[in-house]
Amino acid sequence: MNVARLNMCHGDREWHRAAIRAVRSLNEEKGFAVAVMMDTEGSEIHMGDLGGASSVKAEDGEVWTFSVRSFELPLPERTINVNYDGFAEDVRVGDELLVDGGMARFEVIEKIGPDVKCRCTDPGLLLPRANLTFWRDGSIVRERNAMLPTISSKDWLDIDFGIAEGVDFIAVSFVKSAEVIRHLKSYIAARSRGSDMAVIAKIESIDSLKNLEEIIRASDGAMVARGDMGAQVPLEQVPSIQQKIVQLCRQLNKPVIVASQLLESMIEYPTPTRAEVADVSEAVRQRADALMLSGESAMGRYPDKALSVLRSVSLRIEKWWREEKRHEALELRSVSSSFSDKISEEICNSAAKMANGLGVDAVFVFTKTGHMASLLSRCRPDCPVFAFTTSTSVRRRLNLQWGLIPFRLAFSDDMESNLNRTFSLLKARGMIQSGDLVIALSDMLQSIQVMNVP
Ligand SMILES: Nc1ncnc2c1ncn2[C@@H]1O[C@H](COP(=O)(O)OP(=O)(O)OP(=O)(O)O)[C@@H](O)[C@H]1O
Ligand SMILES: CC(=O)C(=O)O
Ligand SMILES: [K+]
Ligand SMILES: [Mg+2]
Repeated sequence: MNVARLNMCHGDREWHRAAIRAVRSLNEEKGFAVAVMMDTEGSEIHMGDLGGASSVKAEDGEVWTFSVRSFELPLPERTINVNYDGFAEDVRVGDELLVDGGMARFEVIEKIGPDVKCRCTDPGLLLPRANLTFWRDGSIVRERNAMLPTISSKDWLDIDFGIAEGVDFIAVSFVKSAEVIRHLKSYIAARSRGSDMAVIAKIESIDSLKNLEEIIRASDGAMVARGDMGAQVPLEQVPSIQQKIVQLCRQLNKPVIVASQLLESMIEYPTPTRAEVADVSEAVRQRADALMLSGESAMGRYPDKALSVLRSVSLRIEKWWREEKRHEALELRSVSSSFSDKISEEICNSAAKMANGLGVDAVFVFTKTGHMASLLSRCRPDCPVFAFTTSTSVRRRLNLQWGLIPFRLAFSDDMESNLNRTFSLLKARGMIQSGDLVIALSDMLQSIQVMNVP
């Protein structure tokens, strides 16, 4: 794994702190650079935690009560707590209530003060803190809840906690506009002097699709959050939206994560369905930077198996892609805002082309800020890319990007000595060998060299 995501919808602060520290100490112990991503809860409407039950079954025709009241434990039978105060006011009799985008379905039959009585029309399993949406005349209702802030007061406290713990990424749920991303970025800059936490926009609502390009430009990356997105737009639109976001992110040089239900059946079973393998392959073929598990690793029975399936399917499809020499002809537009950036960009474009044309064994990139490594990753060259940077936090963030194998190294302006050190480092790890043909790039010298490993 490259990144550990903490979903702030679940668990308390102590639990998350322990998870962050466990990742950090494994990094120290084993020399990994696994990054930590905090994923905000956001102000979406969801159910309570079912009074400790791991799930409850709703049967066809049963009448359940959805309420904003807080109940004493144990919860009364067939009662669900809802986190959004305006719930009873916003819904109308006749509305359809979808749990987790359709895992179960109810119809609103009566409102009694804060209690909303609903009849189950599509039976299913209700999971703790499952997402709720309500629909009227075939479209999703977003009355006052559309006015809820993207970053809630609880999210701000979580973000402060994330800054204090030094997480690498903050993923913002239900982003509606670029403004909220800019706001968070300036907050982080003011709060965490010198640190460079990256902000990822989660694309999972109709509003985020309306302002897509502006949001991605303002962010340091994006996530195709298919779980909630599939509850907001008709499911058959999700694949084309995914492709569009993945391509746009690559054009804008922002890392992109494809998330949710990639291997959903592995929550219960030790092997994936064939359809899931095809879905993973499609995301790899689209050349997304990262694939993300959720329930499979958070509470599934086979978390490590799910991860190795993700890995072996990805490696296989990439190998096939290389063997067939299928370099897709995606015309990349320039992303540089200054002339010196433009030089780096041209160097990376040429280096990737040379790497494929010459069939080199690896590209080495020496980069202080990580920018040159990201420009090279954007070209998706057909060989491993070893990225060397002077800072551990840059190294961890580069771990999210396509094809990069990042290392931390205190390097100098003397390329000869940098190269010799990295050759011995990688030879010792069996990652390269004498005679390999490599290309080396540096953002300090703005150079490009081709050579054989001595
Ligand atoms: N820390 C945790 N402990 C126990 N169960 C968890 C934890 N995190 C997630 N889960 C469970 O994993 C499943 C997936 O979680 P959930 O649906 O909230 O995540 P998601 O769709 O990936 O993200 P989001 O909530 O940001 O939309 C759910 O059944 C949830 O209850
Ligand atoms: C990951 C996430 O938030 C989703 O798929 O909804
Ligand atoms: K979340
Ligand atoms: Mg979501």
